[in-house]
Amino acid sequence: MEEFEEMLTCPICFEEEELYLTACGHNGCLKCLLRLRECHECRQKFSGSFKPIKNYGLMKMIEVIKTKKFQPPKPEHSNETLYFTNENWRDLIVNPEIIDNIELGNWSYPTRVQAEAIPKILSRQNVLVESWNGTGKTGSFAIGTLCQIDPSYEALQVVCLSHTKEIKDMHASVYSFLAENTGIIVEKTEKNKLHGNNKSYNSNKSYYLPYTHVLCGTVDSVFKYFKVKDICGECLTFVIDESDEILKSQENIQKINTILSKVVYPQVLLYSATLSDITRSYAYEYLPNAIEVSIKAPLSLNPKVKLFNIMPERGMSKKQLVYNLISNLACSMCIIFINTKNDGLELKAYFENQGFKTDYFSGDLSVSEREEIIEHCQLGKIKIIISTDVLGRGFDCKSLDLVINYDCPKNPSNRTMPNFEAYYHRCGRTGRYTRSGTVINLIEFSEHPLYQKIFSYFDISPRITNDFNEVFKAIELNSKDYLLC
Ligand SMILES: Nc1ncnc2c1ncn2[C@@H]1O[C@H](COP(=O)(O)OP(=O)(O)OP(=O)(O)O)[C@@H](O)[C@H]1O
Repeated sequence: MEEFEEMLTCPICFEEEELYLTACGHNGCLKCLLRLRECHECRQKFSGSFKPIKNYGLMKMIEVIKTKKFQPPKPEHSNETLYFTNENWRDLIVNPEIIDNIELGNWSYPTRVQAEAIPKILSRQNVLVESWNGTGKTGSFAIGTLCQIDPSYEALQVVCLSHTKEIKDMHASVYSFLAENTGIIVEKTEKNKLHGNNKSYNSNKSYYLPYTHVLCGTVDSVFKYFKVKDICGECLTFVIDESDEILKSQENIQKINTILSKVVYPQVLLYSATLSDITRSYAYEYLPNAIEVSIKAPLSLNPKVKLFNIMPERGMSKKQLVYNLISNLACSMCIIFINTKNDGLELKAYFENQGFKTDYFSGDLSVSEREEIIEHCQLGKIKIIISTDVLGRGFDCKSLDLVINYDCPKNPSNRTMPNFEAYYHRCGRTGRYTRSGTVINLIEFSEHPLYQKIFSYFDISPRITNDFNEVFKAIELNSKDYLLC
C-alpha cells in the first residue's frame, strides 16, 4: 500500500488525489496541469489544444486499493493452482532466447513456484523458497538467475550449490538447456578442471577453467574453485538448493560464508521442499531482509501420491515380501529405499539368487557407475532400482511411478526417531509435475512406532492392505500419467 501512496497524490501540489494524464503520459491534478505550458516530468511542450484526460486506470486501481478489494494472491494448494497459473512466460521474463528454450522443453506455463519466485529473484532480493517436490523449483531458480545474466560480461554471475554430484549434474543440465543460444556459458565443477594435472600447472591459475557465467557444484568443490580462481566480484547470485540439508553442516556454513564474503553484493536464494528452522535461522543471521515464498501447506505430503502400508505375514521375511511384490509388479519404474549400503547389497544379492535382476545405487559406487545408472534410469532402461537416500532428494525421473520404503528412514543422531525429511523427500520422487504416484511402506512389527510418528507428523493415514491386487490397481490407474514418459 505504501508503494502506492506516492502515486495517489499530484506530484506538483502533493494534495489533490484526482489525477489527470498529459499527452506524454504523465500524471498531475487538473488544477496544476492547466497552469503549465510544458510537462513537469519530461518538459515536452503542450500544444494549444491540450486538454488533460482523467487517468481512469490509476483511479480505478486506487479505488480498489482503498476499498481493500485488492489482496495479494493467497497460496492455494490444489493441484491445478500448483502446476498451472494465470501467468505466462512473457509476463514473467523478457529474454526471448530463454523463452524459446522453455517452449522447446514443452514447459507451456510457469508452475506456481516459478510464477511467484521468479519476479522476486529478478528484484535481486534474498529469497527463501519452499514448494512441494516435483513442482519445478529447479526451473524457477534457473530461469530467474539466467535472466539476470549479461552474457557480454565475461565473468561468473551465478553459482548453484548442491550437496550431491547427482543433483549438481541435474542442475547443470537444466541450466544448459535453458541457456542454449543465449551466449551464456554453463559449467560444473570437475576435479580435473579444478586442479589440472601437475604437468600442466601454470602459475596463472585462471588457466584451468575457462570463464563461465554459471557454475554448478557441490559446496566443497565450489569452495575449492573460489580458492583456486581467487574470485571476487560485485554482484553474484548464489543458489543453495536442498538448503535444509546443506546447512545442517557447520563446515558447509563456514565454507559458504567464506565464499559469500568475497562478493560485495551477493544475492542468496535458499531452496527446499522442506525449509527447516536451520534454514530460517541461517537466513535470519546472514541474509538481511530475506523474503519467503511458500507454496505448500506446512508438513503436508503431495496429495497426488497414494500411500499404502503392507506388513509381512507371520513367518515371512521382508525380503520375501518385497520380492513377491516386485516380481509381480506392472509399474513403469520403482525405487526401493534402504537405509544402508549393506542392506542394499544384501537385498540385491537376495533378488539375484531368485534369478531377478535389479540395479543398485549408492554413494560408494564410482562416478562412472553412478552416471551410467542415472542415464539408464532416464532412458527407461531400469525398471527397479535399490538405493540409499543419495537418490532421496532432487532425483527427477519422469517414469518413476512407485516408491517402496523397504526401511523406515531413521534420524541419524537419534535412531529411535524417524527422519521425517528423508521420508518426505523419498515420497517426492514420484508424483512429480502433475503426475500421480504410489508409495508403499513395508512395515515390520518393530518399525510400527517409528512409522506412527511419521504418520501423525504429516497427518496421513496410508491404506493398510496385504492385497497386492489393490496396490497394483492403484498403480495401473496412474499409468496413463506415465504413458508418454
Ligand atoms: N513449467 C513447467 N512445465 C512443465 N514441466 C515442468 C515445468 N517446470 C518443471 N517441469 C518439470 O517438472 C519436473 C520436476 O521439476 P523439478 O525437478 O524442478 O522439481 P523440484 O520442485 O525441484 O523437485 P525436488 O524438490 O524433488 O527437487 C521436471 O521433470 C521438470 O522438467
